[in-house]
Formats: sequence, C-alpha cells, structure tokens
Amino acid sequence: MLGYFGPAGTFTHQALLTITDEEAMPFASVPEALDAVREGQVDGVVVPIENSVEGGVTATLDKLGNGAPLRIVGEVVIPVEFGLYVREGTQLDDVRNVLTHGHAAAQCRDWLAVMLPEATVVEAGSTAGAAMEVSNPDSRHDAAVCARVAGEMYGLVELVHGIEDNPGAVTRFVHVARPGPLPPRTGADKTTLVAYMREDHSGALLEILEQFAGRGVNLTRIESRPTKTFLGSYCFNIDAEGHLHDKRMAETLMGLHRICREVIFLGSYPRADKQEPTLPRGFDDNAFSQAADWLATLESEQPG
Ligand SMILES: O=C(O)C(=O)Cc1ccccc1
Repeated sequence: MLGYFGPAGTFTHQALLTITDEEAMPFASVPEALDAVREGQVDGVVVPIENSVEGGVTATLDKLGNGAPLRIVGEVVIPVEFGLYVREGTQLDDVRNVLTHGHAAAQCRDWLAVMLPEATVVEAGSTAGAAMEVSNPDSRHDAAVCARVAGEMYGLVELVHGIEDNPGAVTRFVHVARPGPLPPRTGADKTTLVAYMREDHSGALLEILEQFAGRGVNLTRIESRPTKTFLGSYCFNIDAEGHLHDKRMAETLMGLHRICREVIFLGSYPRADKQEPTLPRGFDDNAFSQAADWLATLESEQPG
C-alpha cells in the first residue's frame, strides 16, 4: 500500500491519484510519511519536493537524506491553484483568521495582503488539514486556503478561487520507496543525490559541479542545505539529467565519490515531462564505450 502527505484533499493527494486509485494511507507530515516507508508500514509514499514559486520543500529534502536509505522511484508535476474557503454564512469582510500550509500562504501572500490586510495567517499541517479544521463550527479559524477539491471535500463554501500570486505555478511530488531495483532507464530520466564536501575550501562547490559539467550532465536543481552540525556547514541536494545506467551519470557518481566525504544516492527515475537531454557531442554511452575500448587497446599493447 502507498501512503501520502495528507489528509485527503491535499495537493499531494491529487498527485498520488495520478499514480494509483487504490486505497492509500494519509500521514499528517512529510517526516511521518517518510518514516512510515523506512519502517515498512507502507511500500512507498508521495511527498512534495519542489515548487516552481517557493523552491524546495525543506522537510522533504532534509528527511530524504537523513536516516535509513530511501529511493525516489518516480515524480509527478501538477498545477497548484488556491482558493479561499469558509463555513456557510461567512463573508469576505468577516475573515479575520486564515489557516493554511506554509507553501500555500507564501504563494498567495500578495493576494492575502491586499484583500485581507487585517487577517492573521496561521500555518496548518496541510491545506486539506486547514479545510478540515475550518469545517468545524467551533473553529477559531474563519477561512482555509486550499484546493477546490479540499473545499468541497470538507463541505466549505468557495469565496474566491484562483488567489495565487503566480498563475501557472506547479509543484513537483516524488514517489519514494525503500531501496530495490531501479526503475528502468527511459532516456528521459533524473537522478537525485546529496553531496557532502570533504572539507571546506575555496572551489569546493566548483569541484562538485565539474564532475557533472565534465561529463555532459545537466543539473535541473541544486540546493544547499545545512548539515545541522554547525553554522556554515552545508551539503548540496542535487537533481541531474540522466540515469545511473547512463555511462556519463555512472562516471559522474564515481567522480563525486572520489572527491566528496559522502554521496547519498536518492534514486534514478523517469522525468515527469519525458524530456530527453540534449547531449553535447561525445557524452552518449557509445562515446564512453569507445573510449574504454581504445584504452583497452593501448593497454593490450603493453608487455606482460
Ligand atoms: O498541503 C498540501 O496540500 C500539500 O500537499 C503541500 C503543498 C502545499 C502547497 C502547494 C503544494 C503542496
């Protein structure tokens, strides 16, 4: 069974429904969901990882790389549109207290500031959790910012829809499982990893980037995250185009392993947009094989 960052009606739930229509288990937070996979309570979970407006979902980035190994086996990208949902009878002028997930609040910040300048925005566990809370007649919260499905699911009334400051925003979700066979290489894949530098020195990030650049591997996301040991200590959370079974990616991973203190491999999986990378000349599997054959020929000429 799969799990997801819930309750029912979250954007994550919508992402999950694009993968399966079988019954799935909701978890109240991203860390709880990921721990449930680690502990074997579910076979996999869907959690948000990146938003086109807000950037990385830090709870996911940090928790994926810390603890028993996990692997991303797939990704889903869905549009996110928000509305303001209230109990029957509440008017816009009555709204003093708005409840929602931090990422939703951030994506509707301007709208809330202009339309509800007096209102306090309170952070909830999730957008659907906010809708569920607001549906309680005794709730001290007047409105939830959530998806239309969540508003409907929890019996709320839609005051306004489309309150996001950046229309067209999308969120990327990942399907995470325990280590096992990798999803097959499709030619349009992504690899996610976390790299820890050996020691702090000038050019350390450049050396990491060189491993990718020198093998024709393009990055689609790179974020520095605190290692949580001391101030100024960071690791790099990276998405790169390609699959572990692409020779250029395998060589990149080996290069990183040589120069880094630790490299956590978080999986190779098909890209949601199915977009194949444009490879510079000399970086496809054939070019790597031919180079290896050439080297073998040179070595075979050597005595003994
Ligand atoms: O709270 C939710 O519905 C989530 O799934 C997290 C989230 C919040 C805002 C945008 C995308 C995902």
